[in-house]
Amino acid sequence: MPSITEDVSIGNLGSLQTLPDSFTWKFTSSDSAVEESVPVIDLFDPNVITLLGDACKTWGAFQISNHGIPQKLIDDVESLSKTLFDMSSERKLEAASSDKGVSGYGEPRMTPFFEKKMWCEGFTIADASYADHFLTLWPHDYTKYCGIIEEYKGEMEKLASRLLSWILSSLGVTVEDIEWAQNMSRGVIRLNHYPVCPEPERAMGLGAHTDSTILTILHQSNMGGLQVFREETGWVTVEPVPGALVINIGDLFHILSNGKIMSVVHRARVNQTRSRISIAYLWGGPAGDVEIKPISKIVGPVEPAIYRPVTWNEYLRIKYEVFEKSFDAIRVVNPTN
Ligand SMILES: O=C(O)CCC(=O)C(=O)O
Ligand SMILES: [Fe+2]
Repeated sequence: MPSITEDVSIGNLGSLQTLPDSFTWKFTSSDSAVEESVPVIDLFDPNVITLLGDACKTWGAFQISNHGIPQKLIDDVESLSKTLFDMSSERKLEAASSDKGVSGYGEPRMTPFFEKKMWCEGFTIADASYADHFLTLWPHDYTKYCGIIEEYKGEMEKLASRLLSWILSSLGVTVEDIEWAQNMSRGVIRLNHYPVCPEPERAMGLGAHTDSTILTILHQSNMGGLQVFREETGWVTVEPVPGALVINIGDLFHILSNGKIMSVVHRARVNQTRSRISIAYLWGGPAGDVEIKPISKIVGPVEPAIYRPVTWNEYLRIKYEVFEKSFDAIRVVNPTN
């Protein structure tokens, strides 16, 4: 069979019978997942603050139960995503984002950082222009679908703020200690779809990365695929727990905490028999011209700041230049106070 190297449309990945060369990754033994699991934290637990703080320090990722998000709402966003990704490639491309950073359909934003392509298509909901795309995709049902998205954003925002307060409290500070917290920008939703793949052991759904904002609330359908990296252990699969949501700590939270909590390196693997949907809500950051730095109350003579102040736009620019080396780019060489 001739190998398919060109002309692969991400909207059609699920129909391919062979893995195109441009999608073939090289893996080594250190890529195998080990038998461990991230903590599952019940938000009703009386020790919730300590449990969250410990999970952030050791993993940078955990699952939460009793989070208060109605299951019906999660199911609605999941079925909206299924309807979208089930459409023909041509139809989906009518809703393509004009620029990688804004709303619309397309391949993962970090595609340029990897040699090989990722087995993933997605739809980003970043600004109000997503509604125009919804109108193109669903001329009759678009009001209903926009309503579901707006409700989901509202619920996610409340949950993310609660988690932020609790985790800050585990560090001995409060939201008021972040100067710009009152002007937090809205979160971004990323709907991800990983179609069935003819050779999952040689393909990658989403390459290893950290999320840039404060934290991400992730719903993965009942299909596993998410893996997180832990220095001492290696890759660990985050097995779906019914009703639980996954939390990934992002770069900005790591910087604010002066390196006390981890931003977790994670990736998504794919599957030969079932496609997978995930819904990521990436939350928390200031306006682009605001300076970000470790929280003043955390640093002092005993614990000097390990990162220099940079504007949020500058950090994002650095991240999109050097990717996984962004912390090194803002690290203070000889921290003193
Ligand atoms: O699909 C997943 O499990 C991971 C998604 C993710 O990491 C992202 O959208 O940033
Ligand atoms: Fe991510």
